[in-house]
Amino acid sequence: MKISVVGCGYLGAVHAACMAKLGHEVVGVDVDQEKIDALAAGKAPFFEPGLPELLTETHASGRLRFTTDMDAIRDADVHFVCVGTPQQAGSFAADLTYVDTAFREVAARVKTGDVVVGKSTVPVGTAGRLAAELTAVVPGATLAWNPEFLREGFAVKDTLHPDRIVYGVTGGVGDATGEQTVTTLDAVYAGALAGGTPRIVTDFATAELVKVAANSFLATKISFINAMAELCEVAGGDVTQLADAIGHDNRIGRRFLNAGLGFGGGCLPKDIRAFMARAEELGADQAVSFLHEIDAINLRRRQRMVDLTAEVLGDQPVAGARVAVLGLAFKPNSDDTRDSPALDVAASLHALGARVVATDPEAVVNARRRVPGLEYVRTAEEAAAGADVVLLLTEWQQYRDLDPTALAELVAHRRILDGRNVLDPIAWRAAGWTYRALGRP
Ligand SMILES: NC(=O)C1=CN([C@@H]2O[C@H](COP(=O)(O)OP(=O)(O)OC[C@H]3O[C@@H](n4cnc5c(N)ncnc54)[C@H](O)[C@@H]3O)[C@@H](O)[C@H]2O)C=CC1
Ligand SMILES: O=C(O)[C@H]1O[C@H](OP(=O)(O)OP(=O)(O)OC[C@H]2O[C@@H](n3ccc(=O)[nH]c3=O)[C@H](O)[C@@H]2O)[C@H](O)[C@@H](O)[C@@H]1O
Repeated sequence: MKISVVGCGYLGAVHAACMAKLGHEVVGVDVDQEKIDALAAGKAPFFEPGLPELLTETHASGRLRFTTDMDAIRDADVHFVCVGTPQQAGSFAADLTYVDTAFREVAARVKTGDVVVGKSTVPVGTAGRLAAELTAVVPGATLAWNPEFLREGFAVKDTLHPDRIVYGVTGGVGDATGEQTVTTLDAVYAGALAGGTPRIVTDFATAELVKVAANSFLATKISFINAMAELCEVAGGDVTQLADAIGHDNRIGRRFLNAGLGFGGGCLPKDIRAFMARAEELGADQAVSFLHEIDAINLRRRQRMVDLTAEVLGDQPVAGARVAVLGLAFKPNSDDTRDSPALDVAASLHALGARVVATDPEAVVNARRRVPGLEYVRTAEEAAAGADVVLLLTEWQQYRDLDPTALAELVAHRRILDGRNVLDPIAWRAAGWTYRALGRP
């Protein structure tokens, strides 16, 4: 099939490459010339494991190209819209400017029979509005909503082998136009569906809600365990053991029960806020009012880490203290620093006058762009040299594997704060370190 992908960021670039991998002829379009130059040269414009290899392979196949020329989508029959939906400045609501612009640009170029597929995460009700706008321009074109559930760091695997595929179609199940759209999307995803991936066909509103409900649930699970961490801290319990113990219950499950600095990134935080804003518009704010608490618990973890830093410094003031920060990305295996808890903590300590020396295997360039004032270095060892306290804030494998004895030789004071509960307290204490964590004695 001939496919276009509009918006080639963390989602769209991976989607385009994976569609080519599934055998389709794909053109990716973005307004960002730098990104397109990289992609057109077969290079990933951001860090995502497996993407460089996939780009090389699909480029060689001749089935994948990238351009800033929107007219290139005219050859395609299915058009995926993958542009950003960030949080609006000064409000919880989603900024739909990019989505609206992209859909207008696409509608001006599609033909009868084409299917336009929304993938961006949007407030419920958006798809219905966009479908009406599309058919007003091209009555024979149809819209589908196909939310995406990939995780950064596992984006290629999640796209090729998703847990489920959801189609929101006009009129929902049984509608004739909707059925045609389902046939088209089944052909698009034939490669993934052949592996037995469950596929849910539904109406627009449900498809949009599935996405934000899933992210809200994940955020809730993380904040739940972080609330337990707060209690463990005052009562002297160990939240990692608590998570293991409750996680053995299959109804609960251990995944997404890792307590620590909490959730960040370009999705979970802004998606729960946009959900609250949309629910309020719909007069249903009570239904998701618990999300305010989820957000508040999450943000408290960052402040707690700042306070804990001051606590372990003891008589030494934060201002002027040398703080080593290991990890700046919002999670390991990503270079993404959007709403990163790690970068937030580093920036707060810097604002308090600490001399923050920070490092990350992949996220330094993005971090420097957001917080230029920190001192950035290449390695954990460079960051730790002369440190009064070391903060592990993003649990990259190389930081988990650090040797406490070797690191002890470099620092001014042996104080380690484990913001992700991934180090072995016994080993660190045995090497003479003061070990502190969030929710763990
Ligand atoms: N990053 C992720 O892991 C996932 C993201 N999503 C959702 O997907 C959407 C995109 O997210 P990301 O890829 O992370 O954002 P991003 O910011 O990395 O990428 C968006 C891209 O769209 C481009 N763009 C903006 N306006 C355009 C236009 N008119 N024409 C062509 N390109 C345009 C931008 O230049 C940018 O490259 C968001 O709604 C997000 O919530 C959903 C699932 C996973
Ligand atoms: O809508 C999206 O964009 C995506 O958002 C998340 O994916 P992602 O943001 O890539 O990363 P996650 O693995 O979900 O982690 C999010 C944050 O939660 C934190 N986290 C995760 C798990 C955990 O147990 N504890 C915890 O604090 C991570 O450190 C990270 O900061 C969802 O997992 C994806 O399904 C969804 O498609």
